[in-house]
Amino acid sequence: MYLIDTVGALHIGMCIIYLYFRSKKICGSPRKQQRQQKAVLSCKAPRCADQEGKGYFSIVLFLSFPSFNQEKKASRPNQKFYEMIQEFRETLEITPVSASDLIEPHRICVCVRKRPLNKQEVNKKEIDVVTIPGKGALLVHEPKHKVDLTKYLDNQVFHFDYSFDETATNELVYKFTAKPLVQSIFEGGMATCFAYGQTGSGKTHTMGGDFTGRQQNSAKGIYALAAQDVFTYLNHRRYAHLELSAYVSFFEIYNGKVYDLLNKKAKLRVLEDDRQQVQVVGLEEIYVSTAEDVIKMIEMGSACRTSGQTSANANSSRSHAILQIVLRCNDRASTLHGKFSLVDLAGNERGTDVSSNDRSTLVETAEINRSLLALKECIRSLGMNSDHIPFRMSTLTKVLRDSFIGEKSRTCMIAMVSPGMASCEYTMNTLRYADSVYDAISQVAELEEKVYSELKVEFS
Ligand SMILES: Nc1ncnc2c1ncn2[C@@H]1O[C@H](COP(=O)(O)OP(=O)(O)OP(=O)(O)O)[C@@H](O)[C@H]1O
Repeated sequence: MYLIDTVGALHIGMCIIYLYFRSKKICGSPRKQQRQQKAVLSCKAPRCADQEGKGYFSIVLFLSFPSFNQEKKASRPNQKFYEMIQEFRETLEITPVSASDLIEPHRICVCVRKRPLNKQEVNKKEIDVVTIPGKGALLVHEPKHKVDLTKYLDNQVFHFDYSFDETATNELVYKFTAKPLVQSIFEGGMATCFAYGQTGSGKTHTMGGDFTGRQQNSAKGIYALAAQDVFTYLNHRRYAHLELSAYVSFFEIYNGKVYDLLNKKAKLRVLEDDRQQVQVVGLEEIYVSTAEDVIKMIEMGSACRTSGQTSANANSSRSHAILQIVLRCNDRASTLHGKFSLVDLAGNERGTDVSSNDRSTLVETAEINRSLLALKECIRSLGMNSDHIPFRMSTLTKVLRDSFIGEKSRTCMIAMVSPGMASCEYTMNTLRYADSVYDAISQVAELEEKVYSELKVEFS
């Protein structure tokens, strides 16, 4: 080590002497020479040194000063945490969800999807703090410091019905989440699929389709994949005799107000009649006969959501977007047969951000908070077979009232997480939210299973 450092020091010395003579020849003034020498000492290439000089300087350093080289390699911020996580991962057996895995039927399914680190995060050498070892497990390696500043990882474990890692495609996620729900709307049920998570965690990517730059491929999102299956079932002989037709509506809820994305963002009212039926008055419901028709509606609505002029569409992450595929009987009254609601929720960090003093931001924050809390409570009540579903708590749960009642209701929540260390706090918030829903449902399922097995023993 001493030998290496001595050789390195000799080379730096040579560089300084070399640059001194070169700069004397080129730059002239004593001030410039001083600046150059300072730059050399702080290991930066001198500004007015010529190209040849710069090249020589960096090559010499790169080739012959291994300790400097090592330091460069270790220049990742939080390198120590990175190494600790890597070491931890090496001890795990990782088997991601694969297309050949069994799909388990769930009345309420709670899943997590982790997106890959994006370009900016890779450039910043962000650390990936989320590990998905297997089917339902997920680990967050939360970087922490002890009082004496020693670094350690607080490894937190979560369990869900499925956990999808960064290699999972939209098709794979769809297969285990929304796809099993499509059939239920043909059986006369209501199905709902929610994408929940922090801004930028991949909700729109999952629901609306992959992005190539700014262009979204709407055919590759859960919206379109569900639509394709709806038409497959419509033409299937098992359901053809029902004589059903499909319709689409697409709307947005911002600050508790409903805006129609298929009708130039017309502001709509939500009313409840004597029979507690909730109606979004005037909502466009467009007849569709192919999956391509639905994709056109998705593109039209998404463009309206992001490119309009009002404050409501200036920030899509502050609003909930709801695409509904409705099945109606071809009778004269067009009776409702089943409905699939696919929801791209507002970024959940908006609900926790109370740092702003701006009134409109605070109102917005309160509304998002209220709706996400109401949603959690409604899903939990549904999971616990409770008689009371608190759907009146927010506009979001009011318009989705159908989804929370009836034996045939099926729900799926996909919690999206960003993998970077900078998002760790938001990731933990997302996971705690999903966990509290999952926990309540699992307890009821366990209880039901226990009662069922006791009954079986009694009557056998
Ligand atoms: N699984 C994934 N694979 C590859 N890229 C992804 C994935 N998930 C998200 N991305 C990319 O990350 C970026 C942010 O994703 P997206 O817009 O879907 O986030 P979001 O949660 O909907 O954010 P917002 O709440 O602001 O609308 C997009 O460029 C998207 O293409």
